[in-house]
Amino acid sequence: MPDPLAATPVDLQRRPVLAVTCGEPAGIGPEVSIRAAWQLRTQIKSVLIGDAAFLAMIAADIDPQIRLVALSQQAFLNDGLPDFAVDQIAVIDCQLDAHVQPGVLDARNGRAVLRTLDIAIGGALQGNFDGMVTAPLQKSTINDAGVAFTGHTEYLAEKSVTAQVVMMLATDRTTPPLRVALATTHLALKDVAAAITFDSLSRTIAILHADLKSKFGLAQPRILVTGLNPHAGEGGYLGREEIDIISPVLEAAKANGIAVSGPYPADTLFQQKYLDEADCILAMYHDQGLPVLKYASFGHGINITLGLPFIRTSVDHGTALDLAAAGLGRADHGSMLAAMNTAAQMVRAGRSS
Ligand SMILES: NC(=O)c1ccc[n+]([C@@H]2O[C@H](COP(=O)([O-])OP(=O)(O)OC[C@H]3O[C@@H](n4cnc5c(N)ncnc54)[C@H](O)[C@@H]3O)[C@@H](O)[C@H]2O)c1
Ligand SMILES: N[C@H](C(=O)O)[C@H](O)COP(=O)(O)O
Repeated sequence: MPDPLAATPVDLQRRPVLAVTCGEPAGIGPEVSIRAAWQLRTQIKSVLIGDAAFLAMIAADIDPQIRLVALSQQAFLNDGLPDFAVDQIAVIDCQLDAHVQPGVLDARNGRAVLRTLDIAIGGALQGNFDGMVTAPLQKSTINDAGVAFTGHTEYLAEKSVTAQVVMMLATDRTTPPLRVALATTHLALKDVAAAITFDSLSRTIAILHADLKSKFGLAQPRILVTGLNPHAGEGGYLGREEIDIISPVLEAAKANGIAVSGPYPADTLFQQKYLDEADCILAMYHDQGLPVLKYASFGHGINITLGLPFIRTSVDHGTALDLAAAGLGRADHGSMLAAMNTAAQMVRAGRSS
């Protein structure tokens, strides 16, 4: 077995620096963040963002060899990141407001979770981080804390003043790798149809095309697009969005040189002969596309926000309060490893382009 610490000093110096927000403190986020950061320490310089004392307690329970080194927010803001040895994981201290009972949500900690995101976003925009990776948070707790919040995706777009972003989940556990992007993000089903307009769908396809090229090295990404309605509208008898909006958008995209096709009925698109010809499936809404990907790879998939001015990846799972309540050692940190590795690959791809 190769020694994981045997990388050359040059490699260690060039490790991508990733901010890792630890998510909902009562969930599995802190545990999977620490485990993944420690496991990947020779390849990625992780900077955890969370309550340093709380994380130190969890780290000690996971493995007493794990060395977390705390840095205050003020020191980070003033001086940026100091050097840390390869066997040290930096933590930017973002203190919680209430004691944590694993598995039990407490709205008093909602705003502290948001502060971890703000630190990561600020650092990514300032160039302190090469990218950010987010552990799962509990959307309801942020709302219970009095802040309207639908997801990281929308929050990161707003805070970075990005007009439109695209949510894409991906896995390399299938052949070929499966990528599923969404035309809408966290939206009540009753609002989905109205949100799919010529302009919004055109921008989604443009972002997808550009980021699949620049961040995933695909020279001419092939994008297969679902319809919105059953059987892609059945020629207009089951809805007109395919005729009135989706098809005209696809024709315009093709005219701009984008390799896009559809609209395909969503229920039969996810079969091998189509997937073999696709670099990405664009589904119209969250639960049209994501169940397929999560069925194929739950616990090992990743969530990527395209269109942001920085790299952001995340896990494919939620806070798993049931596992957190049962104690450490129940959660699989495979998705966190995949999210961190993918962010690191994206950083390296950007450096060499
Ligand atoms: N990236 C994110 O921030 C993110 C992603 C998805 C869901 N969420 C949020 O998480 C909260 C809970 O969502 P949910 O209950 O629908 O989904 P969940 O993923 O938390 O749990 C669903 C099931 O999967 C299991 N599970 C989840 N992660 C696991 C892991 N790493 N290892 C082993 N088993 C695991 C859980 O025990 C549970 O049985 C919601 O607030 C949701 O919005 C956040
Ligand atoms: N839609 C995501 C999923 O199902 O995995 C999840 O809710 C996280 O979304 P954000 O990254 O926007 O929080």
